[in-house]
Amino acid sequence: MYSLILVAIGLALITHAVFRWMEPSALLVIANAAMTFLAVAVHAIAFSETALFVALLRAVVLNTVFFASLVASIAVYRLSPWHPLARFPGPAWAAMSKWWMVHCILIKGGRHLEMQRAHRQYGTWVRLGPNELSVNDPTAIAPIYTQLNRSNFHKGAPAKADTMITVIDRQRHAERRRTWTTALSTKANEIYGIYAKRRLAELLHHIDRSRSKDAPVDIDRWVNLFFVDLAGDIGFSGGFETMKDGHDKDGWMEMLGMGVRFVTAMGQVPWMRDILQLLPQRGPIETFHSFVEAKVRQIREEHKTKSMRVDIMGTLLDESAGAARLSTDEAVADAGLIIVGATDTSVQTVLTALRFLAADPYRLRKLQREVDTVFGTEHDDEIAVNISELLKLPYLNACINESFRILPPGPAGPARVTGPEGAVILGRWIPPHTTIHVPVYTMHRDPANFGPLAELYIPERWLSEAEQTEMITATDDPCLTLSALTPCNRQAFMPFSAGYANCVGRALGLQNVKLTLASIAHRFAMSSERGFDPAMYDASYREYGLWTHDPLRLQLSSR
Ligand code: HEM
Repeated sequence: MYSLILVAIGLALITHAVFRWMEPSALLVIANAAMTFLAVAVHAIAFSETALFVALLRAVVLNTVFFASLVASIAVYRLSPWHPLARFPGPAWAAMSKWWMVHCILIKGGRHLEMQRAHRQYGTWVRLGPNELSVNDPTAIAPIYTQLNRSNFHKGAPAKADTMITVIDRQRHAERRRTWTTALSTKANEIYGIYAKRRLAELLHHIDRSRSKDAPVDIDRWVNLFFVDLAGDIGFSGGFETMKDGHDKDGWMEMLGMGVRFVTAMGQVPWMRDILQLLPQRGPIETFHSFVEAKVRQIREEHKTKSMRVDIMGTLLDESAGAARLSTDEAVADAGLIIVGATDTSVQTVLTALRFLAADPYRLRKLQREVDTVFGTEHDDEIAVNISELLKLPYLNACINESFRILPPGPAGPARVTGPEGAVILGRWIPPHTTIHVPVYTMHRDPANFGPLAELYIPERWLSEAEQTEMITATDDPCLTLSALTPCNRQAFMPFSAGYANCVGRALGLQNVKLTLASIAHRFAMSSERGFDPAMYDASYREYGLWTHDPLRLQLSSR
């Protein structure tokens, strides 16, 4: 038995040597364990003449020894000075295993704060995983996001095919990106603007009906439902009517929320996906899958009869106009991306602005005065606004920028990976196959980039000195000085990622969030709900790739 234990330890060390440069494939490790188990059991039965029970017990012991030795060997190596990333500082747990990050995400919901703490403690470069680095320096954005390929982070999602955001091959990415660019062109966005105005009139109508003199409005729920319906219009020319139903009766929003949470956690340990993929997928995932599959079939039929649809999926499938050929599975995967891309990122940005503006009469009035100049003085549900005029409003732009800055969607920063030759970033050698990213939340709140008041929501930091002086005089806060609002380092502002795989929906995203915030601010007078505790509300924020928080409720009245 002792010699067999030594063999198990030896096998564990060999297995570690084989998997050293990669996250192991879970299925391979399981297959390996199963075969060892079987071999030991067969050997014990055939040659040692022991009872079956004893033979199986031995196999269990030897497998346990094998796995314990494997884990110990991996942990010791990752913490050792021989590891290629040993010279980068960081929390020991992070260097030892990616499960530390999974724990920060799933259990604490506070990865953004852990990362911020780690950078404050260890400096610009932090080792955040066995093979992962975070660089809190805006000058690292260009080299990381132009030179390096996307990492397999997004592959945490159980899917039958790649979505646009998981394609790693640069040529295939470029092909698919070309069609997405057409689907989100300026011309297409003008049409999506018409869809948005129609849905906004509906949103304002529902909010108006749901408000009463005393009870606050659950603005969180309405903004969420609005963006789901709009994503259906823009993505597939309709299909969702959650505002009309008053709730998301199919549970898609919940599914997508859970999905993003799951992907963010599994993206840390992508090999786990192999195992989870084997589990049956039921409920809303299947409903969504069937819904999208039916839409894809319908659009393909329509293309045969040459009737053109103006929506993203219609363009992605329009091969006669040069679209890259998509399999049905790829189209279904992209459909999920349309919903994720066009909903939560925008919802959170609008809610962040509403949370701060409703608690700040001076800034709310300033925004309302500005939007009135393009909406006119009729404060009804109709949205008769010239969108290109609206997009130029400087204070609206400053409020939205500040929302993106203070609570950026994708706060950890999109992950990229060095190739087999490694890379040089900011003069430092980064070994091959190292995941690397810029910590967006940390960078956006770094006083080096946004001054000593970087943790506060101050839209004026994006405006001229004259505007800042006016605000400082009006608010009469001794902490607010011109120098406290500098610097405002635009190079360190990265809500839409950067480089070849940055957000292709940036213009549409900006159009949607500006239009939504402006329409609500134009239509309603608002304040925080009675008893609102800003510190408690802000502390309720959890980060799972996207944000979750306590519901935001506002006191609203007609203007
Ligand atoms: C406020 C709104 C939005 C924000 C903050 C946002 C943010 C982002 C970020 C950070 C990425 C980059 C991920 C990476 O580098 O790996 C991204 C990619 C992407 N976004 Fe957005 N997004 C927004 C709106 C939209 C909209 C409206 C759409 C359209 C449906 C969209 C579609 C996409 C797509 C297709 C990609 C992948 C691009 C590629 O791989 O080339 N996004 N987005």
